[in-house]
Amino acid sequence: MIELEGLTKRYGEKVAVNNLSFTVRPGIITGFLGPNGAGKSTTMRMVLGLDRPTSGDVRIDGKHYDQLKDPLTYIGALLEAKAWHGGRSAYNHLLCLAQSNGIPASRVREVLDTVGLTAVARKKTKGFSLGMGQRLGIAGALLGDPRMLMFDEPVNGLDPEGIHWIRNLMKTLAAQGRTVFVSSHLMSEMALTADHLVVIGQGRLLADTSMAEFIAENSRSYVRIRTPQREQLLDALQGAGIKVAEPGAEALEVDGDIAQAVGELAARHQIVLHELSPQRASLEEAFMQLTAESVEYHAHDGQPPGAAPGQQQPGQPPQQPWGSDWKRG
Ligand SMILES: Nc1ncnc2c1ncn2[C@@H]1O[C@H](COP(=O)(O)OP(=O)(O)OP(=O)(O)O)[C@@H](O)[C@H]1O
Repeated sequence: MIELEGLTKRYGEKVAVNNLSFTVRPGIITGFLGPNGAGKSTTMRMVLGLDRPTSGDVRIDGKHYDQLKDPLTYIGALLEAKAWHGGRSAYNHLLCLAQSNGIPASRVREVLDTVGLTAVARKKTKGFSLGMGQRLGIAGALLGDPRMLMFDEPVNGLDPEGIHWIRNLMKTLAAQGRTVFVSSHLMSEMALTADHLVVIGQGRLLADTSMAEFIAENSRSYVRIRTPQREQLLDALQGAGIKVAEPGAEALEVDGDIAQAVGELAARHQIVLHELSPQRASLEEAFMQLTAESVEYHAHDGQPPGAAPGQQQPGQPPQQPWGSDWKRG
């Protein structure tokens, strides 16, 4: 287990991590989610003893990182891609790591094989692509066959095949009973990978919940309806005891997976429908609402210089602010 208790890190005036307490458990993938600058990397660095907490504590199986004997056999980490000497081959990079950590040299070939780098093992790493670099970083994390693994944004910059491979690798590692702690700023990525979710914003804990609970609470299903006979449909729906929301002048929304019932009701009342579409609120939207207050870097409004907000330029469609989703809630 990785246990954080009241973990805080300040850089001068800046509080990067603010009184974080949570536990990362074995046998599952714990997703560590937060917008850019939320404090994920700083937290991970403190787990590894690379940054000293201003206050609070973080322990790995009850010990501080520097108290672990042969730490790579306890916890393996991918923090920064390409954190190695570019003049060395992938094999030599891993061999140095193995030799300085009491790990048998035979393990180097095994991990190169696991990450699919055997064919380029003797090539200098400075020519490696981002994806190859991530794979080499992961090979380093796996070298000590550790029970805990920590990956900071491992899918960043990877192609779909690489993303698929990392997801499956993390699932396999968790299924072997290992502790897998992975950060991301993308809810959609976490929804596909994580069993448990820890969400932070501006260094503070915003949620510590199972993925299943988060999905159940936040992925509301509803039906969107458009009709030229709005008042008649409102009466019919209310008469049938169906609550209606009116999010705008155009559309109506009713809660639940009841498109069929609404269609039949409209047909009975001879009401014309222009749209009857089942919808599901996205998890990304739920995440953005949860973190809206703590997003550090808002997009600007996207107005051309000199244009007043909402002002339409001649011959141009109306302007939509870019960052509006992020500011909602
Ligand atoms: N060495 C440092 N000195 C000063 N400020 C720092 C330092 N390291 C991080 N910070 C600040 O602490 C905050 C948290 O940064 P951190 O890199 O941990 O966030 P993050 O969640 O990993 O973000 P991202 O997803 O963008 O990588 C940011 O505001 C960052 O600018």
